Amino acid sequence: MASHDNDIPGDEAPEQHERTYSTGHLSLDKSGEDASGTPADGIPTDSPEAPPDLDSEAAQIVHQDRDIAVAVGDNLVEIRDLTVQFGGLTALDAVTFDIRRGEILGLIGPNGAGKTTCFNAMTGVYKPTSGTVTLEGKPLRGMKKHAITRAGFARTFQNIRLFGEMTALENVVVGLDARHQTSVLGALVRSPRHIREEKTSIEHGMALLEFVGIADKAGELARNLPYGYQRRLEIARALATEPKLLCLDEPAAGFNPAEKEELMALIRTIRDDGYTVLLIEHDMKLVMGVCDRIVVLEFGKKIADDVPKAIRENPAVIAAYLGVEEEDADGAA
Ligand SMILES: Nc1ncnc2c1ncn2[C@@H]1O[C@H](COP(=O)(O)OP(=O)(O)OP(=O)(O)O)[C@@H](O)[C@H]1O
Repeated sequence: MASHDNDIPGDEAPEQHERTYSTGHLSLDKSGEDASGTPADGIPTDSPEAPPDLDSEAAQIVHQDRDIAVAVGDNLVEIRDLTVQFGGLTALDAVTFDIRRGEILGLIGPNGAGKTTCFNAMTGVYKPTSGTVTLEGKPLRGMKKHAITRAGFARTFQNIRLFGEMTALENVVVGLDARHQTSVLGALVRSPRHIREEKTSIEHGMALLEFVGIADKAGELARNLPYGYQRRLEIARALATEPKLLCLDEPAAGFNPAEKEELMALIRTIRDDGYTVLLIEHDMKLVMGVCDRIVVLEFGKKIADDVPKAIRENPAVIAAYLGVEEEDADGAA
């Protein structure tokens, strides 16, 4: 049996972020400067240390309409007494937690704990037996999947779901199309508005691919992309819907340690750009390293809800992970 220390690895407490507001790329105006004329990242643009502004340019295009200058820290999503039963099995048992605006919240627990069921109940895949999910105070109960996406939830899946016969760029543009205003007739006759939106979509889509680091493969068929690129493409497509909450279901599955590091950096960038992220992940090192807060499920019930350092020392969490295969806990699987 694994020791407690090995059960929940990761020596470093993750960087705790000031929840008042983090200045991400997307808070820059076109000039990339704040009102005082200082770049928002504090590094003068003429400094030799000034980073290339490719990301911020991409982010500007991607999120030109999104106002992210909002207070960070209030509740974006409230989950109250959420219960899902399958016949006699209670997969999720009166689970209550909040997702705060601008945080990365981890949802963890041993196999079968109810993590994916919780995701599915939140995103309209499953109808909860009871309980509520509200987004900015509005209940989502009874809404269909696409309506929940429109309301602001986007997700990726454990098993990648892309349009394999479409290019990477087309896969992202599909997500953007959901936001378009043109009618079918407008598209058929290629109305000026449709052409304008199409052009914007391509710019937007390219910026998103740039943002997740795969713009060089924009023209490749999704099915031909390397696995890591497919995972990033799924994230880009989810971001295309302009989500208020981005739900990532085991995004590091199948990644080697170097790819996991890169993924952690990407998730942090996404958070720093004003998104809120809900992350299901088996790899405890990744979870501990990237999350601001963690909710732990066991047998469908919430057993802990705290910052990573406290979670790592929580006796109930340690007990829940006893017996977990060491490679699973270490994230080396
Ligand atoms: N559609 C379903 N029908 C019946 N039982 C289900 C269904 N989906 C999940 N379950 C059961 O609900 C429980 C919780 O499963 P769930 O997939 O949510 O756990 P999980 O924490 O995501 O596990 P894993 O880490 O293995 O993905 C399990 O006992 C599972 O067998």
